[in-house]
Amino acid sequence: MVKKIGFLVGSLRKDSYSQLVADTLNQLLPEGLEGEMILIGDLPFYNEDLETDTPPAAWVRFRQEISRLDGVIFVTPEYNRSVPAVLKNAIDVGSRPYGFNCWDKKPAAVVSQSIGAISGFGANHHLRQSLVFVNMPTLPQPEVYLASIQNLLDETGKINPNTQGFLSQFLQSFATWLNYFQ
Ligand SMILES: Cc1cc2nc3c(=O)[nH]c(=O)nc-3n(C[C@H](O)[C@H](O)[C@H](O)COP(=O)(O)O)c2cc1C
Repeated sequence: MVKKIGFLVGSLRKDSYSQLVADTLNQLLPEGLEGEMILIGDLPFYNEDLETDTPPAAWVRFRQEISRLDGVIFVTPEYNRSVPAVLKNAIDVGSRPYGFNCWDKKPAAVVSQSIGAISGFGANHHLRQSLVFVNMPTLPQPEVYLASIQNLLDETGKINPNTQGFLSQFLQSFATWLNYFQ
């Protein structure tokens, strides 16, 4: 059976490198995995007061989309050494109401990128901290830190073949990781 993989991207920017990486990963998915971009930019900020019989429609849509997934790949930049607020908000929305955590037991992986040398390490690991709490078993190795992402593109603006090769190996490991849990 084909497994559904959701991509969550921690940047809303039109020309986002994170989105480029997520699109590339989606194209490189091995046989048996099918990708879907899960949009998070329209989710109202998490507020328990909105957790009524009629929560915001975007929350309902998002929670249904997450619930249908077999695995999740997060692709994120780093904002001030941590996770961009839009992505943290999506994790919070998916984790509630209490007792209805839709992330529960879904295998995950984290990819971070930066135009700088530290490659989003801080965001990558702050994100992993939240994923522990929402009970997502997260691929330990290979870690994916894409430093100086602007230098990892070819002349047409695509991720270069070397990096694509590395991303393919990462996806093979993720596919194996999924099999441990399902
Ligand atoms: C508010 C803000 C904070 C940032 N903080 C960091 C940071 O702490 N570390 C880092 O390496 N880059 C930082 N950056 C740079 C971005 O992470 C970098 O440009 C990234 O590639 C943007 O990702 P995107 O193209 O997916 O939007 C920051 C950018 C913004 C807008």
